[in-house]
Amino acid sequence: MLVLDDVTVRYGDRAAVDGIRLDVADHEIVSVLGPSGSGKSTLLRAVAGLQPVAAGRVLLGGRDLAGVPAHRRGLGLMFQDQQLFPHRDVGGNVAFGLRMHGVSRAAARERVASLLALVGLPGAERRAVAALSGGEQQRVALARALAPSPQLLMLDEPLGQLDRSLRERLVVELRQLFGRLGTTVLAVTHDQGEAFALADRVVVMREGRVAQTGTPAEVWERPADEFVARFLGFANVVRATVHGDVADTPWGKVGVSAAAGASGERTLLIRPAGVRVGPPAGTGLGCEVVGRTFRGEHVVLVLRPESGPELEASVALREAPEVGERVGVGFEASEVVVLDSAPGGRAGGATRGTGS
Ligand SMILES: Nc1ncnc2c1ncn2[C@@H]1O[C@H](COP(=O)(O)OP(=O)(O)OP(=O)(O)O)[C@@H](O)[C@H]1O
Repeated sequence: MLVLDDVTVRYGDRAAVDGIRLDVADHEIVSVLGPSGSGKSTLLRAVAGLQPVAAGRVLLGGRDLAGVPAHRRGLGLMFQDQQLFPHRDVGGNVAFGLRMHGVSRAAARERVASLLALVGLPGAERRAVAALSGGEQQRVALARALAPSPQLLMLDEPLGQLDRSLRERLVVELRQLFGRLGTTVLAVTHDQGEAFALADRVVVMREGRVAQTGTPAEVWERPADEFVARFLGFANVVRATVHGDVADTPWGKVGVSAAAGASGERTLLIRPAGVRVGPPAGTGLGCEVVGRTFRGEHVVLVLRPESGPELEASVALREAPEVGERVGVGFEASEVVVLDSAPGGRAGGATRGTGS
Protein backbone atom coordinates (compact mmCIF):
# COMPACT_ATOMS: atom_id res chain seq x y z
CA MET A 1 0.00 0.00 0.00
CA LEU A 2 2.57 2.58 1.16
CA VAL A 3 6.22 2.32 0.18
CA LEU A 4 8.94 4.69 1.37
CA ASP A 5 11.94 4.11 -0.83
CA ASP A 6 15.08 5.64 0.64
CA VAL A 7 13.29 8.82 1.67
CA THR A 8 15.33 11.77 2.92
CA VAL A 9 13.84 15.02 4.24
CA ARG A 10 16.03 17.98 5.06
CA TYR A 11 15.64 21.19 7.02
CA GLY A 12 18.40 23.33 5.55
CA ASP A 13 21.34 20.95 5.16
CA ARG A 14 20.33 18.75 8.10
CA ALA A 15 18.54 15.48 7.32
CA ALA A 16 15.65 15.02 9.79
CA VAL A 17 14.69 11.83 7.91
CA ASP A 18 17.71 10.07 6.52
CA GLY A 19 17.22 7.42 3.84
CA ILE A 20 14.22 5.61 5.31
CA ARG A 21 12.81 2.44 3.77
CA LEU A 22 9.42 1.35 5.00
CA ASP A 23 6.51 -0.65 3.62
CA VAL A 24 3.01 -0.57 5.05
CA ALA A 25 0.77 -3.39 3.81
CA ASP A 26 -2.95 -3.09 3.08
CA HIS A 27 -4.95 -3.21 6.36
CA GLU A 28 -1.77 -3.01 8.41
CA ILE A 29 -1.38 -0.73 11.45
CA VAL A 30 2.18 0.56 11.76
CA SER A 31 3.33 2.72 14.66
CA VAL A 32 6.42 4.85 14.33
CA LEU A 33 8.03 5.28 17.71
CA GLY A 34 11.06 7.22 18.85
CA PRO A 35 12.35 9.92 21.16
CA SER A 36 11.58 13.58 20.64
CA GLY A 37 13.36 14.93 17.58
CA SER A 38 13.98 11.53 15.96
CA GLY A 39 12.05 12.58 12.84
CA LYS A 40 8.67 10.90 13.32
CA SER A 41 6.49 13.90 12.53
CA THR A 42 8.72 14.89 9.64
CA LEU A 43 8.29 11.41 8.15
CA LEU A 44 4.51 11.67 8.41
CA ARG A 45 4.47 15.19 6.98
CA ALA A 46 6.55 14.04 4.01
CA VAL A 47 4.07 11.24 3.26
CA ALA A 48 1.20 13.71 3.64
CA GLY A 49 2.82 16.10 1.15
CA LEU A 50 3.26 18.81 3.76
CA GLN A 51 7.05 18.65 3.66
CA PRO A 52 9.12 18.26 0.49
CA VAL A 53 11.12 15.06 -0.01
CA ALA A 54 14.79 15.81 -0.75
CA ALA A 55 15.60 12.32 -2.08
CA GLY A 56 13.86 8.97 -2.55
CA ARG A 57 10.26 8.18 -3.43
CA VAL A 58 6.92 7.87 -1.66
CA LEU A 59 4.53 5.44 -3.39
CA LEU A 60 0.90 4.90 -2.45
CA GLY A 61 -0.86 1.97 -4.10
CA GLY A 62 1.97 1.89 -6.65
CA ARG A 63 1.59 5.57 -7.54
CA ASP A 64 4.55 7.93 -7.05
CA LEU A 65 3.28 10.84 -4.97
CA ALA A 66 5.96 13.27 -6.16
CA GLY A 67 4.19 16.44 -7.27
CA VAL A 68 0.78 15.29 -5.96
CA PRO A 69 -0.58 17.99 -3.63
CA ALA A 70 -1.53 17.04 -0.08
CA HIS A 71 -5.30 17.19 -0.61
CA ARG A 72 -5.13 14.84 -3.63
CA ARG A 73 -3.14 12.07 -1.95
CA GLY A 74 -6.14 10.13 -0.65
CA LEU A 75 -4.91 10.30 2.94
CA GLY A 76 -6.80 10.82 6.17
CA LEU A 77 -4.85 13.04 8.53
CA MET A 78 -5.24 13.43 12.25
CA PHE A 79 -2.42 15.73 13.25
CA GLN A 80 -1.77 17.56 16.48
CA ASP A 81 -1.77 20.95 14.83
CA GLN A 82 -5.08 20.37 13.04
CA GLN A 83 -7.62 21.38 15.64
CA LEU A 84 -11.35 21.02 15.13
CA PHE A 85 -13.10 24.05 13.66
CA PRO A 86 -14.45 25.80 16.77
CA HIS A 87 -17.21 27.67 14.92
CA ARG A 88 -18.70 24.51 13.40
CA ASP A 89 -20.68 21.95 15.36
CA VAL A 90 -19.63 18.29 15.53
CA GLY A 91 -21.55 17.34 12.40
CA GLY A 92 -20.06 20.28 10.48
CA ASN A 93 -16.57 19.20 11.45
CA VAL A 94 -17.04 15.60 10.36
CA ALA A 95 -18.79 16.60 7.12
CA PHE A 96 -16.08 19.11 6.17
CA GLY A 97 -14.00 16.79 3.97
CA LEU A 98 -17.07 15.18 2.44
CA ARG A 99 -18.49 18.49 1.27
CA MET A 100 -15.03 19.35 -0.14
CA HIS A 101 -15.18 16.12 -2.16
CA GLY A 102 -18.54 17.08 -3.60
CA VAL A 103 -20.67 14.60 -1.62
CA SER A 104 -24.32 15.67 -1.56
CA ARG A 105 -25.79 17.15 1.61
CA ALA A 106 -28.09 14.17 2.22
CA ALA A 107 -25.35 11.57 1.65
CA ALA A 108 -22.99 13.53 3.90
CA ARG A 109 -25.60 13.63 6.66
CA GLU A 110 -25.98 9.87 6.52
CA ARG A 111 -22.23 9.26 6.52
CA VAL A 112 -21.68 11.65 9.43
CA ALA A 113 -24.33 9.85 11.48
CA SER A 114 -22.74 6.46 10.86
CA LEU A 115 -19.22 7.75 11.59
CA LEU A 116 -20.31 9.34 14.86
CA ALA A 117 -21.92 6.06 15.88
CA LEU A 118 -18.70 4.28 14.93
CA VAL A 119 -16.53 6.47 17.17
CA GLY A 120 -18.95 6.18 20.07
CA LEU A 121 -20.71 9.56 19.77
CA PRO A 122 -24.07 8.68 18.21
CA GLY A 123 -26.39 11.63 17.70
CA ALA A 124 -23.73 14.24 18.59
CA GLU A 125 -24.11 16.17 15.31
CA ARG A 126 -25.48 19.37 16.81
CA ARG A 127 -23.17 19.55 19.81
CA ALA A 128 -20.74 22.48 20.02
CA VAL A 129 -17.09 21.51 19.76
CA ALA A 130 -16.19 23.71 22.73
CA ALA A 131 -18.56 21.72 24.92
CA LEU A 132 -16.79 18.40 24.28
CA SER A 133 -14.27 16.73 26.56
CA GLY A 134 -10.73 16.12 25.27
CA GLY A 135 -11.52 12.47 24.53
CA GLU A 136 -14.71 13.39 22.68
CA GLN A 137 -12.82 15.93 20.59
CA GLN A 138 -10.30 13.24 19.62
CA ARG A 139 -13.18 11.00 18.53
CA VAL A 140 -14.63 13.79 16.39
CA ALA A 141 -11.21 14.43 14.84
CA LEU A 142 -10.96 10.72 14.07
CA ALA A 143 -14.43 10.66 12.49
CA ARG A 144 -13.45 13.70 10.40
CA ALA A 145 -10.27 11.97 9.19
CA LEU A 146 -12.15 8.75 8.37
CA ALA A 147 -15.03 10.51 6.59
CA PRO A 148 -13.69 10.49 3.01
CA SER A 149 -12.69 6.75 3.35
CA PRO A 150 -8.96 7.44 2.94
CA GLN A 151 -6.66 4.79 1.49
CA LEU A 152 -4.32 5.43 4.38
CA LEU A 153 -5.03 7.02 7.73
CA MET A 154 -2.15 8.91 9.29
CA LEU A 155 -2.18 9.77 12.97
CA ASP A 156 0.32 12.03 14.72
CA GLU A 157 0.20 11.53 18.50
CA PRO A 158 -3.54 10.83 18.18
CA LEU A 159 -4.07 10.51 21.91
CA GLY A 160 -1.29 12.83 23.01
CA GLN A 161 -3.39 15.32 24.95
CA LEU A 162 -5.39 12.80 26.94
CA ASP A 163 -4.84 11.40 30.39
CA ARG A 164 -3.41 7.93 30.76
CA SER A 165 -6.56 5.95 31.60
CA LEU A 166 -8.53 7.45 28.72
CA ARG A 167 -5.60 6.85 26.36
CA GLU A 168 -5.38 3.23 27.38
CA ARG A 169 -9.08 2.74 26.77
CA LEU A 170 -9.18 4.63 23.48
CA VAL A 171 -6.18 2.83 22.03
CA VAL A 172 -7.97 -0.50 22.44
CA GLU A 173 -11.08 0.94 20.83
CA LEU A 174 -9.06 2.36 17.96
CA ARG A 175 -7.41 -0.96 17.26
CA GLN A 176 -10.78 -2.72 17.20
CA LEU A 177 -12.28 -0.01 15.02
CA PHE A 178 -9.45 -0.12 12.47
CA GLY A 179 -9.67 -3.91 12.41
CA ARG A 180 -13.40 -3.75 11.70
CA LEU A 181 -13.01 -1.13 8.98
CA GLY A 182 -9.88 -2.71 7.50
CA THR A 183 -8.17 0.70 7.71
CA THR A 184 -4.47 0.97 6.83
CA VAL A 185 -2.82 3.14 9.45
CA LEU A 186 0.52 4.86 9.89
CA ALA A 187 0.65 6.34 13.38
CA VAL A 188 3.34 8.31 15.16
CA THR A 189 3.79 8.37 18.90
CA HIS A 190 6.50 8.83 21.48
CA ASP A 191 4.56 6.66 23.92
CA GLN A 192 5.75 3.09 23.62
CA GLY A 193 2.73 1.65 25.46
CA GLU A 194 0.40 3.30 22.97
CA ALA A 195 2.47 2.18 19.97
CA PHE A 196 2.66 -1.42 21.19
CA ALA A 197 -1.05 -1.59 22.00
CA LEU A 198 -2.15 -0.11 18.67
CA ALA A 199 0.17 -1.58 16.08
CA ASP A 200 0.66 -4.78 14.11
CA ARG A 201 4.21 -3.58 13.58
CA VAL A 202 6.36 -0.93 15.23
CA VAL A 203 9.19 1.06 13.72
CA VAL A 204 11.66 2.54 16.20
CA MET A 205 13.38 5.66 14.91
CA ARG A 206 16.66 7.18 15.99
CA GLU A 207 18.06 10.40 14.54
CA GLY A 208 16.14 10.14 11.28
CA ARG A 209 16.88 6.45 10.70
CA VAL A 210 15.16 3.16 11.49
CA ALA A 211 16.74 1.58 14.57
CA GLN A 212 14.48 -1.48 14.51
CA THR A 213 11.27 -2.74 12.98
CA GLY A 214 9.20 -5.74 14.02
CA THR A 215 6.00 -6.85 15.68
CA PRO A 216 5.48 -5.41 19.16
CA ALA A 217 6.43 -8.80 20.64
CA GLU A 218 9.60 -9.10 18.56
CA VAL A 219 10.84 -5.64 19.46
CA TRP A 220 9.97 -6.05 23.13
CA GLU A 221 11.52 -9.51 23.37
CA ARG A 222 14.62 -8.74 21.37
CA PRO A 223 15.57 -5.07 21.20
CA ALA A 224 18.07 -4.66 18.37
CA ASP A 225 20.62 -2.73 20.35
CA GLU A 226 21.34 -0.69 23.44
CA PHE A 227 19.54 2.37 22.10
CA VAL A 228 16.28 0.48 21.53
CA ALA A 229 16.56 -1.38 24.85
CA ARG A 230 17.05 1.86 26.78
CA PHE A 231 14.32 3.62 24.82
CA LEU A 232 11.93 0.83 25.85
CA GLY A 233 12.84 1.60 29.45
CA PHE A 234 15.25 -1.23 30.20
CA ALA A 235 17.97 -0.10 32.61
CA ASN A 236 20.15 -3.20 33.00
CA VAL A 237 22.19 -2.88 29.82
CA VAL A 238 25.94 -3.47 30.10
CA ARG A 239 28.95 -4.48 28.07
CA ALA A 240 29.93 -8.07 28.77
CA THR A 241 32.31 -10.73 27.52
CA VAL A 242 30.36 -13.80 26.49
CA HIS A 243 32.02 -17.25 26.46
CA GLY A 244 29.56 -19.95 25.47
CA ASP A 245 26.80 -19.92 28.07
CA VAL A 246 28.42 -17.56 30.56
CA ALA A 247 28.96 -13.81 30.39
CA ASP A 248 31.47 -11.83 32.42
CA THR A 249 29.65 -8.69 33.52
CA PRO A 250 30.30 -5.87 35.99
CA TRP A 251 27.94 -7.84 38.29
CA GLY A 252 29.95 -11.04 38.04
CA LYS A 253 29.23 -14.14 35.97
CA VAL A 254 25.75 -14.32 34.43
CA GLY A 255 24.36 -17.38 32.65
CA VAL A 256 23.20 -16.99 29.05
CA SER A 257 22.22 -19.58 26.49
CA ALA A 258 25.05 -20.77 24.25
CA ALA A 259 23.62 -18.78 21.34
CA ALA A 260 25.49 -19.39 18.12
CA GLY A 261 27.85 -16.57 17.22
CA ALA A 262 27.13 -14.69 20.42
CA SER A 263 30.59 -15.11 21.98
CA GLY A 264 32.88 -12.13 22.36
CA GLU A 265 32.39 -8.53 23.45
CA ARG A 266 28.66 -8.00 23.55
CA THR A 267 25.96 -5.83 25.02
CA LEU A 268 23.79 -7.64 27.51
CA LEU A 269 20.27 -6.82 28.61
CA ILE A 270 19.00 -8.36 31.83
CA ARG A 271 15.25 -7.86 32.14
CA PRO A 272 14.15 -6.65 35.57
CA ALA A 273 12.09 -9.83 35.99
CA GLY A 274 15.31 -11.83 35.60
CA VAL A 275 16.96 -10.22 38.61
CA ARG A 276 16.17 -12.58 41.51
CA VAL A 277 16.20 -10.95 44.91
CA GLY A 278 16.82 -13.09 48.00
CA PRO A 279 18.40 -12.97 51.43
CA PRO A 280 21.82 -11.29 51.65
CA ALA A 281 23.71 -14.45 52.65
CA GLY A 282 24.89 -17.02 50.10
CA THR A 283 26.56 -16.75 46.72
CA GLY A 284 24.50 -13.93 45.24
CA LEU A 285 25.67 -10.43 44.46
CA GLY A 286 25.33 -8.32 47.62
CA CYS A 287 23.19 -5.21 47.03
CA GLU A 288 21.47 -2.45 48.97
CA VAL A 289 17.92 -1.46 48.04
CA VAL A 290 18.09 2.25 47.18
CA GLY A 291 14.79 2.72 45.34
CA ARG A 292 11.37 1.13 45.47
CA THR A 293 8.54 2.12 43.10
CA PHE A 294 5.04 0.72 43.43
CA ARG A 295 3.67 -0.44 40.05
CA GLY A 296 0.49 -2.25 40.99
CA GLU A 297 1.05 -6.00 41.16
CA HIS A 298 4.81 -5.59 41.26
CA VAL A 299 7.45 -3.31 42.66
CA VAL A 300 10.46 -2.01 40.77
CA LEU A 301 13.56 -1.96 42.96
CA VAL A 302 16.74 -0.05 42.33
CA LEU A 303 19.64 -2.05 43.76
CA ARG A 304 23.13 -0.73 44.44
CA PRO A 305 25.64 -3.57 44.22
CA GLU A 306 29.02 -3.70 45.90
CA SER A 307 30.51 -3.31 42.44
CA GLY A 308 29.11 -2.41 39.04
CA PRO A 309 26.28 -0.08 38.04
CA GLU A 310 22.88 0.00 39.74
CA LEU A 311 20.41 -2.71 38.80
CA GLU A 312 16.66 -2.71 38.37
CA ALA A 313 14.61 -5.64 39.62
CA SER A 314 10.91 -6.36 39.31
CA VAL A 315 9.52 -8.31 42.26
CA ALA A 316 6.10 -9.29 43.55
CA LEU A 317 4.62 -6.73 45.94
CA ARG A 318 4.44 -9.10 48.90
CA GLU A 319 8.10 -10.11 48.51
CA ALA A 320 9.52 -6.63 47.99
CA PRO A 321 12.17 -5.55 50.50
CA GLU A 322 12.25 -2.00 51.84
CA VAL A 323 14.70 0.76 50.94
CA GLY A 324 17.86 0.39 53.00
CA GLU A 325 17.63 -3.42 53.27
CA ARG A 326 20.50 -5.59 52.07
CA VAL A 327 19.72 -8.41 49.63
CA GLY A 328 21.49 -11.10 47.61
CA VAL A 329 20.89 -11.05 43.86
CA GLY A 330 20.99 -13.84 41.26
CA PHE A 331 20.16 -13.83 37.56
CA GLU A 332 17.69 -15.84 35.47
CA ALA A 333 19.41 -16.78 32.21
CA SER A 334 16.05 -16.94 30.40
CA GLU A 335 15.68 -13.18 30.97
CA VAL A 336 19.14 -12.32 29.67
CA VAL A 337 19.23 -11.04 26.10
CA VAL A 338 22.49 -10.78 24.15
CA LEU A 339 22.14 -7.67 21.99
CA ASP A 340 24.14 -6.84 18.90
CA SER A 341 27.79 -6.26 19.52
CA ALA A 342 27.62 -2.47 19.33
CA PRO A 343 24.94 0.21 19.75
CA GLY A 344 23.34 1.03 16.41
CA GLY A 345 24.11 -2.45 15.07
CA ARG A 346 22.06 -4.72 12.83
CA ALA A 347 18.32 -4.30 13.41
CA GLY A 348 16.56 -7.33 14.89
CA GLY A 349 19.81 -9.17 15.45
CA ALA A 350 19.55 -9.96 19.14
CA THR A 351 19.62 -13.48 20.54
CA ARG A 352 17.85 -14.45 23.71
CA GLY A 353 19.08 -16.55 26.63
CA THR A 354 17.24 -19.75 27.53
CA GLY A 355 17.25 -21.84 30.69
CA SER A 356 18.74 -20.71 33.98
N1 LIG B 1 10.28 23.29 10.52
C1 LIG B 1 11.48 22.86 10.94
N2 LIG B 1 12.61 23.56 10.65
C2 LIG B 1 13.82 23.13 11.04
N3 LIG B 1 14.03 21.98 11.74
C3 LIG B 1 12.96 21.26 12.07
C4 LIG B 1 11.63 21.65 11.69
N4 LIG B 1 10.76 20.72 12.15
C5 LIG B 1 11.51 19.80 12.79
N5 LIG B 1 12.82 20.10 12.75
C6 LIG B 1 13.94 19.32 13.31
O1 LIG B 1 13.94 18.03 12.69
C7 LIG B 1 14.18 17.01 13.64
C8 LIG B 1 13.03 16.03 13.65
O2 LIG B 1 11.86 16.67 14.12
P1 LIG B 1 10.46 15.93 14.20
O3 LIG B 1 9.45 16.93 14.64
O4 LIG B 1 10.21 15.19 12.95
O5 LIG B 1 10.74 14.88 15.36
P2 LIG B 1 9.71 14.01 16.20
O6 LIG B 1 10.36 12.69 16.33
O7 LIG B 1 8.37 14.06 15.59
O8 LIG B 1 9.71 14.77 17.58
P3 LIG B 1 8.51 14.99 18.65
O9 LIG B 1 8.23 13.64 19.25
O10 LIG B 1 9.14 15.93 19.62
O11 LIG B 1 7.36 15.58 17.89
C9 LIG B 1 14.38 17.71 14.98
O12 LIG B 1 15.77 17.85 15.19
C10 LIG B 1 13.73 19.06 14.79
O13 LIG B 1 14.36 20.04 15.57
